[in-house]
Amino acid sequence: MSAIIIDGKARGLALRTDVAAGVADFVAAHGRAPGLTVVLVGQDPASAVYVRMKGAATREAGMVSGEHVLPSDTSEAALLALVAALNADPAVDGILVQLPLPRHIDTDRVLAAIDPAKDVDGFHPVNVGRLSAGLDALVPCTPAGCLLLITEALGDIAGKEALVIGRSNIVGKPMAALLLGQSATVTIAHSRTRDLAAHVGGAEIVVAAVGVPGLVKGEWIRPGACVIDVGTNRVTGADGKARLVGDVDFDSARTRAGWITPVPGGVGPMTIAGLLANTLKAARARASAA
Ligand SMILES: Nc1nc2c(c(=O)[nH]1)N[C@@H](CN(C=O)c1ccc(C(=O)N[C@@H](CCC(=O)O)C(=O)O)cc1)CN2
Repeated sequence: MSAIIIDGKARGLALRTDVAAGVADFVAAHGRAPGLTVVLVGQDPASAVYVRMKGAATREAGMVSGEHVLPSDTSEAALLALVAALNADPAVDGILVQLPLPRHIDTDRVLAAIDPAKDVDGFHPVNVGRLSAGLDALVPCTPAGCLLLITEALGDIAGKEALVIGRSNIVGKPMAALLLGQSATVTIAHSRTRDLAAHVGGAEIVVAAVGVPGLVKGEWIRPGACVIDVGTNRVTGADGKARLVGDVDFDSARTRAGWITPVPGGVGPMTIAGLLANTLKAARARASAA
């Protein structure tokens, strides 16, 4: 079997086009564009790239992009003061604090300080709780994008065996909640899971989000499974060149899977498209609450 390669770049672009159309309607109705402000603390090179990509995509969708780049020794109090100012700014519909934050800052405290109505990352405890209770919520962008790719590939996933590898707050836990919301039978595997290969072998849907290059081997995969690779690991190849690889051994996995996402060009572009969709959703909700 040779898997269908899911084109996240094309799907992400289509979603961004839909968002841009929604933004144009929003501007016509409310006389202003939705605004997304991104906060970056420090100089992590990958984070700086993601923040630049988010700003460009925001502007391209017709929204107002704000950016605060703070030095790595910024105090937690200063960051909390900035978040409070953004919470109070009526032109800001979405606030995103780029992760990871420097170690001296308590990430949970900062995320909990964001107004849940502007929490376009979906990381605030209110949105986390609403998602796990099956209520309408701002949902974390990466797992929301994964769910779109999965349901577009498979259709109805009720009753399907789904395995999420990784239990992070950004991907693993919300991914499991979203799959459960679609009535899949969900297992979460993590670093203490025994016999990961056996769990992968039983799964019709595999979402790998652990940050271990090539962890999931092709021979583990159930023939025909839908394999979603969230890993974005920078490794140096035998040629000395750096490249991006996923958590799934793509070359062996594609010979057994029914569908598979590549890295790059799979889940990554869905993250940014999902962020724009969440910003429009937040703007609409705030406008109708005003
Ligand atoms: N506040 C947040 N911080 C982080 C999040 C997040 O959702 N919210 N996720 C990740 C990083 N991330 C967005 O911030 C992100 C990762 C990857 C991509 C992407 O498009 N990747 C491309 C490759 C790009 C490259 O060459 O580096 C791909 O996979 O095709 C976008 C966003 C951690 N932090």
